[in-house]
Amino acid sequence: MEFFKELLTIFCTTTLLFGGGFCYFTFLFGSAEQKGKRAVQLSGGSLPKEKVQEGYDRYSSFFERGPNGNEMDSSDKVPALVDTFYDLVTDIYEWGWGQSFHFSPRIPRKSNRDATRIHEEMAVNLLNVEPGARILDVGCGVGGPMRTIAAHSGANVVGITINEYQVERAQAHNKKAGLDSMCEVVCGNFLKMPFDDNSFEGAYSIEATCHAPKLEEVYGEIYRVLKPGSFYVSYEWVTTELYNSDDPKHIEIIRGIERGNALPGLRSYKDIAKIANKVGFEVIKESDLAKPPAEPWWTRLKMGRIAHWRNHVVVTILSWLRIAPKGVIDVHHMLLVTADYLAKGGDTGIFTPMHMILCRKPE
Ligand SMILES: C=C(CC[C@@H](C)[C@H]1CC[C@H]2C3=CC[C@H]4[C@H](C)[C@@H](O)CC[C@]4(C)[C@H]3CC[C@]12C)C(C)C
Ligand SMILES: C[S@@+](CC[C@H](N)C(=O)[O-])C[C@H]1O[C@@H](n2cnc3c(N)ncnc32)[C@H](O)[C@@H]1O
Repeated sequence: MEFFKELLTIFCTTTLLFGGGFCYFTFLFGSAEQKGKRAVQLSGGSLPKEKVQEGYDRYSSFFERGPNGNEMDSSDKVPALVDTFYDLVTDIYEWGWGQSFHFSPRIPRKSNRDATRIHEEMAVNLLNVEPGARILDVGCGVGGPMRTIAAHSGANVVGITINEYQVERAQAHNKKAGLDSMCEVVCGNFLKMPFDDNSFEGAYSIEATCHAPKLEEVYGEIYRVLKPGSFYVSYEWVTTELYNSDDPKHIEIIRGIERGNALPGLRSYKDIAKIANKVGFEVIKESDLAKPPAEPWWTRLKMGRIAHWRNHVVVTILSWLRIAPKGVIDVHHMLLVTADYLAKGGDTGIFTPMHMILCRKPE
């Protein structure tokens, strides 16, 4: 009898310890810097729970077919695929990164959150807009940059994203931040924007136009909706002057980045200003914000490696318990792999996510 009592005590204590540890891991530890999402809330965006695996399989098969092993070449299919991608990753991004879906140079003695904010404020400072101006956020995600920019500049920001789920998330965050009167979010394709000609006093895009199969299409649309004399700034994902298209290692890194980030093909830094000019913009300034003295943007990814693997354990357990949708394990694994390729892109210097271009629509 005594033996059974002891066995029961050991069993109960172990269960409590493991159960408590798991809850701590999942509910407290495993949350985003800005606590937008918790692990137990991970969803497939607008996809029904049972369609997440199918969505992932469809997404990944796009990168396995076609002449370059990449069906993303057929550009008419890209916006729909990008939409599926953001259904799959939006919650994981919010949970493990925050509400701003971009990189920023690390700033010594400043938190990631401050470094992110400073990078966003720099964009609107370049636009030179007055409080109350109407400006456009091209590819706004869940609106992290939009809220910073509205609060910092006093401008009214209209954001556009192709993903319905992001619209829902962005609107909820805007309301919670008390910025919904200054921030509007529209669901639409930035290659065909539902806005009038000459209707904005400024525009910016942060790590979003890389999803456009033809950059001239999105730049052309931005040019159309801007008022003459106003500015557009973009942080572009590009290959740098160090990229050698004959080096198989470079090719592998760039393909890895494209596959894990829904990109139809990374452009060279050389193409950006040419395309801006082609659609009618004057190019005022162009520089890679990742260049020294800026500190590496990829340190945050590298330093997060242990947390990312911990997240993988959490996601796997939640999916086994059927709390997280089936398919989330594959999506999370894809992100683990892409994080490594991005860090390699940073280490080798062949890739930058912050090639900045400042343009003006002539008077
Ligand atoms: C501009 C784009 C997105 C840039 C970044 C915001 C994201 C690129 C890779 C993402 C991540 C990789 C690893 C994830 C990790 C495994 C997970 O546990 C927590 C989230 C990650 C850190 C995730 C966060 C966002 C990124 C850094 C592209 C799409 C054009
Ligand atoms: C990496 S996220 C960046 C989001 C935001 N700029 C930020 O920094 O948080 C890219 C964004 O571009 C949007 N996007 C991609 N292709 C698009 C398209 N064709 N039309 C509209 N939005 C698009 C995505 O939906 C997503 O919101």
